[in-house]
Amino acid sequence: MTKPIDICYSHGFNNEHESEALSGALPIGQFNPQKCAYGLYAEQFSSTAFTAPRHENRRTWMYRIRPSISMGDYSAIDKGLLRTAPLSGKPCPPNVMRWNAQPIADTPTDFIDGLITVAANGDAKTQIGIGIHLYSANKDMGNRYFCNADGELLFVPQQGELIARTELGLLHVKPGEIMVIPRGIKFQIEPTNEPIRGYLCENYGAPFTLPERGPVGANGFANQRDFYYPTAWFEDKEQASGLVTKFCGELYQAELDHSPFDVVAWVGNSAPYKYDLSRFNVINAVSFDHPDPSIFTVLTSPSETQGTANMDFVIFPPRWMVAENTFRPPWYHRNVMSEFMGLVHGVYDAKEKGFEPGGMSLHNCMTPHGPEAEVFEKASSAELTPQKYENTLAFMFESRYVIAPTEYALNSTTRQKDYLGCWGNLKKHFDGKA
Ligand SMILES: O=C(O)Cc1cc(O)ccc1O
Ligand SMILES: [Fe+2]
Repeated sequence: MTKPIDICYSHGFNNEHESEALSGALPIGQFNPQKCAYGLYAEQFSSTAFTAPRHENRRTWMYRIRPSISMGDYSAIDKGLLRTAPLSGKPCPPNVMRWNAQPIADTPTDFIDGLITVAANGDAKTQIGIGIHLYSANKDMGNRYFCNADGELLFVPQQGELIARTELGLLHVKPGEIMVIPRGIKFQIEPTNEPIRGYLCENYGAPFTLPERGPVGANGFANQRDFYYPTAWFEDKEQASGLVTKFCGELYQAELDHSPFDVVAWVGNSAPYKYDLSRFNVINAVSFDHPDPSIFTVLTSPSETQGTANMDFVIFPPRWMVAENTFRPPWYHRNVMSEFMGLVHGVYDAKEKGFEPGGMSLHNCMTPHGPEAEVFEKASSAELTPQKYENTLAFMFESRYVIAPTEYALNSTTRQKDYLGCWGNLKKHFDGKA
């Protein structure tokens, strides 16, 4: 494990970032000159179709010591507890479900071996839907590199700081921040000084983008300038290594005789990035009523139906609650969208007991849910002075497709058998009088 190091970032969501670790490595005014400087190879990395509209188009040009195809052939390896949609196995029940935190392994476990899939929807082969995993690791990946052809990866760290070493540079990420690694980027995850644990959303669909702001205007929510991208960093290392690739739900390994982190310069808008969730400019009701949680959307992966996301990443950060004559916690509801929730730290306002940091809950399409009984009683008679919700950070992966738990999650000892009980004491208050 290494100590955090000084890392240089460039800023701005979806900007055409450019960076060179050796001066003059980046071609000027063109992308693939007949001969690149330093004897580098040019390689285009396309994250959207060549013909995607300009505002959606994502691609990056890399200038590297060897092109990515300088590799051995793939052979299948064991995928452990990794699963991919469509899931086989038991039908998906409509029950409300909740789980305690998954303990971090006590035997030496790297990022790849520590991955556990808890839910998925859609179909990775048709690039629809998401996979939801828990990650944990207590050691670095040595000479193993990872690359996911099935989807983009959104990391939500819950415990421990990590260094992501990627083809396009280094990122240092800690709980309270998120990181996104585009589909197909080669990377390693390294705990800095303690075991790490967190949630991982594998987005099989369109790359994450920022939601529209509508009448809110030109500022607010997540601002582009707060997204941090790595700068070019490379190693010229001849060594026997393995590139582990997730493809169509299986894991394959190819032998390499060099480090794949050999990109000396790059330019483009498809690259890993990180974002500090405390930079999210929260917009909330200042008159009355509890707004829809879409006001807390950090990133969205749109589907082909406008306004109906493949996946929205929504947070419940510290904020002032000032709404008058209002039941302030989330209302009771049934939603066509399916809701998977996790907690980075603190207490979530709808569930004061039983939803623990590192835990998770699933309220699927049309499954009724809302505040537990005690929260309802308290909030119905609370004095409505301005109140600050502090030291809290919950989040939701919300998807238009039903989120099916894996067999592992359904049968896990961390699953709470009595979750429904938190609503068991909801009393009848109706007395026929206005
Ligand atoms: O179910 C939940 O706790 C998430 C949620 C929060 C909220 O403020 C409104 C709707 C909603 O689904
Ligand atoms: Fe909900």
